[in-house]
Amino acid sequence: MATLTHSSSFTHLFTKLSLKPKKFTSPSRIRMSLQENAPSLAVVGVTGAVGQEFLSVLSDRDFPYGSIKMLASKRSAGKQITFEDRNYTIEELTEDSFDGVDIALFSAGGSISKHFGPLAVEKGTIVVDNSSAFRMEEGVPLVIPEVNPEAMKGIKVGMGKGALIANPNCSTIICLMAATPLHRHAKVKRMVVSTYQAASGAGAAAMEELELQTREVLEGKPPTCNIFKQQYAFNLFSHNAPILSNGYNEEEMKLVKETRKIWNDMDVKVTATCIRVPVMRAHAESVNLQFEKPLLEDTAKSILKSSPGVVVIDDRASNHFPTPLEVSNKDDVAVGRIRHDVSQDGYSG
Ligand SMILES: NC(=O)C1=CN([C@@H]2O[C@H](COP(=O)(O)OP(=O)(O)OC[C@H]3O[C@@H](n4cnc5c(N)ncnc54)[C@H](OP(=O)(O)O)[C@@H]3O)[C@@H](O)[C@H]2O)C=CC1
Ligand SMILES: N[C@@H](CC(=O)OP(=O)(O)O)C(=O)O
Repeated sequence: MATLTHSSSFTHLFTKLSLKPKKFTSPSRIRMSLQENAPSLAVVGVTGAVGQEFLSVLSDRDFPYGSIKMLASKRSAGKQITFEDRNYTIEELTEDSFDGVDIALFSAGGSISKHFGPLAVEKGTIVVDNSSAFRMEEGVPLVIPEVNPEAMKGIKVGMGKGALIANPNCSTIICLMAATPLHRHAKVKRMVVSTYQAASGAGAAAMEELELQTREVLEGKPPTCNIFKQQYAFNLFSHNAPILSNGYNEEEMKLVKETRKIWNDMDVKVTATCIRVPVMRAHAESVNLQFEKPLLEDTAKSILKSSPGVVVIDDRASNHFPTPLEVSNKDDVAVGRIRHDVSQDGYSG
C-alpha cells in the first residue's frame, strides 16, 4: 500500500533518531538542557553512529539532564567530545559506570547490552536499549512511543527502581509507524514488507566504507571490502544479517516477531525481504497491507496525515514521493505511493 522512508534507525524512550555521518562532532547549540535536579544520563556507545544521534536528539529536544556520562570502549577512553558547548572526556564503559545514573541510553551492540544492561538496572538505572538483546524477552517492554507507549507505563525516573526498555529494530519501527494507525482502523491480516536499507544501519564504519568504495570504483581501483564481504558501492545485496534455517535472515525475522509483540497479536501474518542498498542514510520500505475490513484510499491518506511522527509525501501529478535524501536528518517517517492493491478484492489491501 505504501512506500516509507525514514532517516535510518530507531525510536527510543523519547524520540526517533536519524543518522548523520559525523564522528566526534556533537552539535554545538545555543540551547542548553543542562539543569539542576534533572536526571543524570549516560550514553553507551557515544562515539558510534547511533551514539552521536542520541546526543543530537537530546539537544534537539531539549531533553533535561543534570549530568551526562560519555561512555565507549577502551579505544576511545580519554578522547574529548563537545556537547552543548561543554567538553567531556569519554570514559571506558565498566561495571561501575552506572553509579548514580538515572537513564542510560545503550547503543554499543547486543553483547555489551547483555552484559552491562542488567548491571545498570541493578543500580537503579532505567536502560533504554537500542540493540536486539532484550527485545523478545518477556517482561521487557518493546516500545515505539507513537505506537505503544502504554507498554512502558509504570517505569518512571526518580522512583529509585531500574528497568529495561527495548527499542525495536529500525525496519520494524519505520513500518509500524505507518502501518499501526491503519491497523487500528481496519485490522491488518497480512503484511508484506520489502526493505531498502542504508549504510547507516550498519554503523559508522559501513558508511565510511560506502564512501571509500564509491571513490575507489570511480577511480578504477578494486573496492575495499572490510565491513561487507562484497562490493557495496554501485551494487545491492540481501541484508548482511545471518541467514536462518527457514531461509529468512535475522533482520527479516525481527520484523515478523517484533511486529507481533508490539501489536500484541500473535496471529498477524508478516513476511519480509530485507535488502542493503548503496544509500548513505535513511532506510526505505515497500509495505503491502491486507486488511480485515475495507479501507478506502482517501481514508488511509487522511489517517496517515493525522498520525504522530508521520508525514505524507504523495504527489502523483509530479511523481514526487519520499526519498532517503529528503528525509535524512529528519525524525518523521515519510509515506508515499499510497494506493489500493489491484490484486486484492474490494478495498481490503
Ligand atoms: N534499533 C535500531 O534501529 C538500530 C540499532 N542499532 C544498534 O546499535 C548498535 C551500535 O550501532 P552503531 O552506532 O551504528 O555502531 P558503530 O559501529 O557506529 O558504534 C559502535 C559503538 O559501540 C562502542 N563500543 C564498541 N565496543 C565497545 C565496548 N567493548 N565497550 C563500550 N563501548 C563499545 C563503540 O565505541 P568505540 O568508538 O570506542 O569503539 C561505538 O561507540 C548496533 O550494534 C545495533 O545493536 C544500530 C542501528 C539501528
Ligand atoms: N537494522 C540495522 C541493523 C541493526 O542494527 O539492527 P538491530 O538494531 O536489530 O540490531 C541495519 O540496517 O542493518
